[in-house]
Amino acid sequence: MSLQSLPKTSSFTKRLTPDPRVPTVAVAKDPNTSPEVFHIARRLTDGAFTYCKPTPRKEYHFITASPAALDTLGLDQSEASSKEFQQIVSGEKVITDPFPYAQAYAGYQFGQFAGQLGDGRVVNLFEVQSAKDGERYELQLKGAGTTPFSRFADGKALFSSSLREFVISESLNAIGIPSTRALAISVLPRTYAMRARHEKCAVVCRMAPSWVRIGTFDLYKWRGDRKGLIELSDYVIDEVFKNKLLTDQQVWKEVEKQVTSKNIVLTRYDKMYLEIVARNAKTTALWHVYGFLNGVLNTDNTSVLGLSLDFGPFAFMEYFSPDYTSNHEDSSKRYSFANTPSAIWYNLVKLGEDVAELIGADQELLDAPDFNAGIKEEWMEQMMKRANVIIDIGASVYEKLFMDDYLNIMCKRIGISPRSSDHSEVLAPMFEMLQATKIDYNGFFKTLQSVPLTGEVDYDSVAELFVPDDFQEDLVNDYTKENILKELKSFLAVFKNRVDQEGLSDGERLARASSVNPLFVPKNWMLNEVIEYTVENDLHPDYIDKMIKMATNPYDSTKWGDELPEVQKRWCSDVRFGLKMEMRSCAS
Ligand SMILES: Nc1ncnc2c1ncn2[C@@H]1O[C@H](COP(=O)(O)OP(=O)(O)OP(=O)(O)O)[C@@H](O)[C@H]1O
Repeated sequence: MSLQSLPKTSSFTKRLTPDPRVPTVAVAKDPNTSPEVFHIARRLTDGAFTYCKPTPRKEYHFITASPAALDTLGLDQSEASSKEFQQIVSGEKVITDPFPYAQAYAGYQFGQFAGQLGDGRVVNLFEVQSAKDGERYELQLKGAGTTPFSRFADGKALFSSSLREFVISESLNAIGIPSTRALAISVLPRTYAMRARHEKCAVVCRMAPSWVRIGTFDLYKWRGDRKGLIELSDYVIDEVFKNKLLTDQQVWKEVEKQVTSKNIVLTRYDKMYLEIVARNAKTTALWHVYGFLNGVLNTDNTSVLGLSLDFGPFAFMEYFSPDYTSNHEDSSKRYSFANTPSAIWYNLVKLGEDVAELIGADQELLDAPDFNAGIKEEWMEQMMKRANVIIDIGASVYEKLFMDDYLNIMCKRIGISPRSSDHSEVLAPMFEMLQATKIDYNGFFKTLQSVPLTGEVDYDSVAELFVPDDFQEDLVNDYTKENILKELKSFLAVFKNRVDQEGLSDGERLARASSVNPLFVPKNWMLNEVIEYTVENDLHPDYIDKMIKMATNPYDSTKWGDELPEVQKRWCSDVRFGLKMEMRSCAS
């Protein structure tokens, strides 16, 4: 099975209205249509996308593909060596049937409405149906040149940021955190962009079942385009959610209870809104469990599928620090670790406002023959009231799902079965200890799952297991080995008590915890190492390939291969303390 044999017209372009400047594929292909129309910045007066092509570059250099992403599409691993594959995923070969396009969207950035944004450096290629599981993926190239949505920018993506996105997309997905995926990365050896300095550019071929964001809804609301809003919502319900509510049944039982008490019968638009809320609540809980920060949680980076999306200044926390923001430009700490759940809820409220005219209507009103013509004055009050009730139900769904998933998965990470009292009795002291000791966040769980706690425990020696022999004291910060061991021992006593209450053996704890504790997560310092090595070694992919193997098999080190053992050891050393946490700029 080759990638070349898979292209299908995207359901997005089939169902949604195109830019009136390029209304059909025939116009896009017409030799009399100036190629400039694919790149000239403009505001779309109507429609959700515009046909457009990647910008041709002087040279393309395919680096590597993700074996896991190839597998997801049901492609053979050998496909990555085929010339056609390499040319398609880099943008060198452009298939025009179906014709590529760029999506329009808007967005609230740092709480301010930013107007029309859109795929300013992304060109969508086509849709493919996985030969493995039948799931549809829309393939797109990030860094593919200017589009009508580039505004004042250059349509380029740096190699360094592209590599970060390539690795983290695949890492999150493998850990079990919903994410957009990355199929391949290619360098553009003779294309440079100016950011903090002159840097080489690259293209990442990304894939996702849908790239619709809350920002897509923001665009229609801003335009006051009611017809478009209905068209987009119907598309999301029919094609993205395929008329199924995919989040667990538990949610819908909870929602049922609430709507019955409020005398509301849910419409398809209410369910769409609540499904988007539920999915984002679950993903946010996972980010919190694994210490992941996106860094720029604007509405244009919030997927309707709850996928982690757009990887700029992201980070896995080195150590637990709720105040930490990975975004250098986030001076108000709006997108700090602690503020992540409220940032996503803010975006979901914006979505509720965007679709207020739909969730404000009950079924009778939706069915009224004059509903599509516009909202009548006499409907207003009732509709506003209903929309607010649905958003309120969304708030309780969001809170419940976030809290439930957070407790369940966090307890699993430490090998116990969840009880609501664990929040205050086990997790609170654990996080206090993690914050005070600055122990490596992911590494702590890996060590904890294996320490002996059955029967009589020698706390001194167990605590030592968390501290490396070459531990360096930092007296300036009152950061001594003695302090750390004291904090660890006091938590371990609390934890041992809880483990004994449940009568858990070491083996039972390990079996439960090891299924959710990744043995490897790519931290910023490791990604920096891969970028540096690759640039200094003529784009040799061995560091990237090693990291991708580790990142896509986070629970199974037998699949990491024998290559670069020293590098692997360094990236897995899990008993580091107080590593400086990087803050990165959004410019990428
Ligand atoms: N170098 C660039 N050239 C053109 N447009 C850009 C560039 N960088 C960012 N943009 C646009 O600015 C807006 C916000 O950028 P942001 O970094 O959130 O998105 P992105 O990383 O380009 O894309 P995505 O969200 O799809 O990952 C988007 O409309 C994006 O397309």
